[in-house]
Amino acid sequence: MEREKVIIANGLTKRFGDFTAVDAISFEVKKGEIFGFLGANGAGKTTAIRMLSGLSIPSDGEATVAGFDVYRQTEQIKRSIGYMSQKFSLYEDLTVRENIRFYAGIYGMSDQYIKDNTERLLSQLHLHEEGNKLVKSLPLGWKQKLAFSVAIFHEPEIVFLDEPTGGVDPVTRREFWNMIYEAAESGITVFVTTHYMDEAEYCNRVSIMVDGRIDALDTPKNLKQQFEVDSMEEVFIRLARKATRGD
Ligand SMILES: Nc1ncnc2c1ncn2[C@@H]1O[C@H](COP(=O)(O)OP(=O)(O)OP(=O)(O)O)[C@@H](O)[C@H]1O
Repeated sequence: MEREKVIIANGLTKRFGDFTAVDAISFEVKKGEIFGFLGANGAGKTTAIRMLSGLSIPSDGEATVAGFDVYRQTEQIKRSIGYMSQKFSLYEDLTVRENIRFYAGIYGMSDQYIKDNTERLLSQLHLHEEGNKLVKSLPLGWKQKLAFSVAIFHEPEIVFLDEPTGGVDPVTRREFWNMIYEAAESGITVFVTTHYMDEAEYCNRVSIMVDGRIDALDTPKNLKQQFEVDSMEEVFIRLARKATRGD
């Protein structure tokens, strides 16, 4: 049986005045898939994620996320997803436990669910000792793992990760990706942007945006074959070279 499609985008577009930030992108993402959403700076990734998360109304095109329409059902979308980015994350001046409680509360989790699962989460992350410490006292890599755990605490259908591993060492990034794999195995669909091409290799499928459009979309293996190169880094460079936006 074909796996359920949890994201369907068709001609999805966002214009800011005369400028088309996202230019008629079309793709589908299946349940439990790890979908890499790549593109150079300014390609339009964050703008696309904001539309798919129900945070920004598209200018044109269609999309459903978890079966909900991005124009009319944004509240249902917000309840069905988790979201983590470097800019929107944990509260530094709350403790680890307070952050978990705060975000779980937003998603309407019961006190009992929060209590049971907070302890489970803290032991999984080996953060028992740190539960009552302020988040700002944790190293960045731990903050990122905690932020991801908080983003999937309410067991969303899809989690959007916008550059979740920026600024940490390769070992910590690898540990983070183990958590992504576990989430995907449990049926959560992972939609992830990254600038690290080793991470692109870990995705089931990867799309590459250039100047607002999706220029390539396939498995890392097929993309390397298609461009006759050995790494995703080289695939990316081939495509990003054409970009007129960004740095
Ligand atoms: N609110 C806005 N008003 C005008 N232009 C915007 C707005 N938001 C984004 N843009 C522009 O749209 C383009 C795409 O931006 P976006 O942040 O989506 O790119 P990105 O691929 O996520 O880049 P990065 O990797 O740097 O985060 C950029 O040129 C940006 O300046």
